[in-house]
Amino acid sequence: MQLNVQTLVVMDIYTLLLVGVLMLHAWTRGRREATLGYLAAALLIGTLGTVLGSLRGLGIDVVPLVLGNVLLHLSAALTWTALRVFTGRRIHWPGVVAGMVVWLLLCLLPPFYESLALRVLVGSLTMAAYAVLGAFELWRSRAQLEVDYRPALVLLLFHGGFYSVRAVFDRGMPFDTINQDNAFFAVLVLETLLYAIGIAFVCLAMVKERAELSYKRASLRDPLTGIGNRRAFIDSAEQMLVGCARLQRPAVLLLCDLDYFKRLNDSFGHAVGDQALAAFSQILSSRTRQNDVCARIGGEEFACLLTDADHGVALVLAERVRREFAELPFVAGAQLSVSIGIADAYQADFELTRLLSLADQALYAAKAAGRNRVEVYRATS
Ligand SMILES: Nc1nc2c(ncn2[C@@H]2O[C@H](COP(=O)(O)OP(=O)(O)OP(=O)(O)O)[C@@H](O)[C@H]2O)c(=O)[nH]1
Repeated sequence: MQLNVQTLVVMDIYTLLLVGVLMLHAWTRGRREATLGYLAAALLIGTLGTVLGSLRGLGIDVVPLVLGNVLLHLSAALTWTALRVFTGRRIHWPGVVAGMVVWLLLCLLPPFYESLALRVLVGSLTMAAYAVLGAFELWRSRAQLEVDYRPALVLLLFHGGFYSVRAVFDRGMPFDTINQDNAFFAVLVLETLLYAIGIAFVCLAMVKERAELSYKRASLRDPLTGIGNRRAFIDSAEQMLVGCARLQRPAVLLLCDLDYFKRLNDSFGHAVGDQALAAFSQILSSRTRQNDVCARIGGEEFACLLTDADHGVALVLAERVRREFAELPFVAGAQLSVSIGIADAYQADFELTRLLSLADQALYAAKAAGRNRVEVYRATS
């Protein structure tokens, strides 16, 4: 198979331009995710660098050799920057300009400017370094990324490896041979083309995956208190009860309802009511373990499912929460209190709807007995 260099270069320019414009579109249409913005810039600058680089042999060698390569170095640095900002790090400006500055300074030295082999060596090593730096950014943040970063990592390492091999084995293609077929140069153009498409695609996929994750999280969180909402509670509690039933582990439900909340709102305003909700959620979260499922399941109603706990443990915890909330220093004149109902999962055969109903009966009993108290469900309550 014969790969024609000129055809490949034209394909390279068109594809880079197309992918760059699509990336720009994705950046402007979405939430202006910086990763996509830097990638779009990298692709479009890479397109321009390739156009200038293709002007070899026209007697204006300074343009492809100096300017074309400077733009290609900037393009590689911006790809690294895109990955850096994706992992939450700030832009490293000295690193971004380092490749370009080194290239420009070296071009001022005649032995470098006139040596094709030296230029290929330095250019390839710089490209490889930026690709490996991009891979390094992903690798060192892998624990926090929460998205599949491995395709990008493989792509970057392959690209870095390819350019490292080129630095060692390729001695370059003289300017006056651009019209001749050159196997290594053809493979180089092809690899660069596939890398640009690949990195754009995998970065877009990573950004999309992360956005979906954050929408999903937001849909399960109560914005006022920061804890889970009713939907999150039902999802997690159902799963937890299935697990507890299978392993015969005890579980117990606390249903909490703030007392006379309408009166608090009417007397002190909605903002104070909101503060009371946030304060209660804070007490509940700080008194329970990480594995317990606590959520705001209604206006002033909270639920907390404790595992590996019986109603004795739950009673102690509920009393503590009730007391802390009642003793909370709050707006002068505002009396805060909460009523809590407790039910054991054994009594509900580990079935969530039934468990909620039993805890609700205990809560009703606490309200009926004067509020600001804890009641445990008993068959007769
Ligand atoms: N500030 C604030 N109030 C809310 C929110 N959600 C619901 N509420 C209010 O909570 C109040 C609940 O009132 P009720 O159901 O009558 O209960 P209550 O006044 O606490 O009476 P008891 O439960 O019987 O002690 C209503 O006035 C709702 O408007 C919220 O997000 N913020």
